[in-house]
Amino acid sequence: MTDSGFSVREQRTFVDSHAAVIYNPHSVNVASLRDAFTREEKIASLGPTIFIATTAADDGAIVAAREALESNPSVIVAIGGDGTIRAVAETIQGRDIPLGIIPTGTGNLLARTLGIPLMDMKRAIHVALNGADRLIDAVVADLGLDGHTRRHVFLVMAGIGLDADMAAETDGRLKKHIGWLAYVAPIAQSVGRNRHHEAVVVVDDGEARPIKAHTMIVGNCGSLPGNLLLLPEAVIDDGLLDAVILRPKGPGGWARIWSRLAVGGVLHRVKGGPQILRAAPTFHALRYTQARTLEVRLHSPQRIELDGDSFGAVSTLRVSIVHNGLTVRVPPETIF
Ligand SMILES: Nc1ncnc2c1ncn2[C@@H]1O[C@H](COP(=O)(O)OP(=O)(O)OP(=O)(O)O)[C@@H](O)[C@H]1O
Repeated sequence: MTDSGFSVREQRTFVDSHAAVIYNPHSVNVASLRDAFTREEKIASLGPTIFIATTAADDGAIVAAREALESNPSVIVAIGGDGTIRAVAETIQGRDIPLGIIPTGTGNLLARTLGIPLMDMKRAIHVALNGADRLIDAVVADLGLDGHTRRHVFLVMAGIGLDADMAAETDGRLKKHIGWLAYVAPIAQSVGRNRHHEAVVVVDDGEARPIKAHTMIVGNCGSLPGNLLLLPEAVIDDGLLDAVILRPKGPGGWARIWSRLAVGGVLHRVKGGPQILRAAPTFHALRYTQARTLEVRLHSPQRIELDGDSFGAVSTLRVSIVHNGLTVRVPPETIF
């Protein structure tokens, strides 16, 4: 112990600890960002925040997250959309450093699920530096093509079909101007084509089952923009993956799917709603399952998306849950 009453380790932690912030210099006002962090780092008794800008390169957020880790911060804060948050989470997952999230993307599905303030950067920064730590599940995805496997981590959802078409075909510039409405045209095209993909699916290392579906999605967060509920049973820290297949035969099937997702979005918010939804009759075009691991072997390579970003084509996909695999900073009132 020293005269001040701190052990040497505690004192060093007190002096050295700081936040490292990963940000896109073109999408934030850097001066007001620095001001807001200076205020919040004092409240949190942290040293000066380190700011690391991303680049336009595909791995820009990953390179920035690695640099952030090297500074040994007490919290890493990612500013961006679900894609940026995913890349940072992939880099820091398993490192026991909390992730603060400042949502500035289009869907911000992870931030919505966690109750992190949207459209209010000051409050989100306050939560990132002075909020509570919460453990959530991460998902490891092995993407296979031509005998090669790429390993990634995601937090929201991964999909083949509708959402992969959406991620690959949405015009990024249009998205910056009109938000999630930019998804409408790619969705309409994918629905209009209504191409179904054949695959073999293995749930929790069980029996291999053939399926044919337009869309296969597996995830940890169930809500979509526009108040749609895609995965009604998804809970971000239950140690389970939630998967859905969409296999409508035509426009009537799609209409039924959209209305179920819309009704789900409404019922999810009202008392007793989830029970009503669970009791609703199931139908062939929309089927759900839960698992800890899931393997998909496609008859032909298909595009895939992870947390809204396109990851090219895959012929195999294996996903497994890492229960409590990531610590995130959330508003205290969302967990206490
Ligand atoms: N310094 C930079 N210059 C130019 N582009 C950048 C820079 N840093 C990041 N980007 C680009 O910004 C995009 C990430 O921005 P953002 O976090 O808003 O989007 P996102 O995570 O894809 O979210 P959403 O899909 O919800 O809009 C990536 O396409 C990335 O290449």
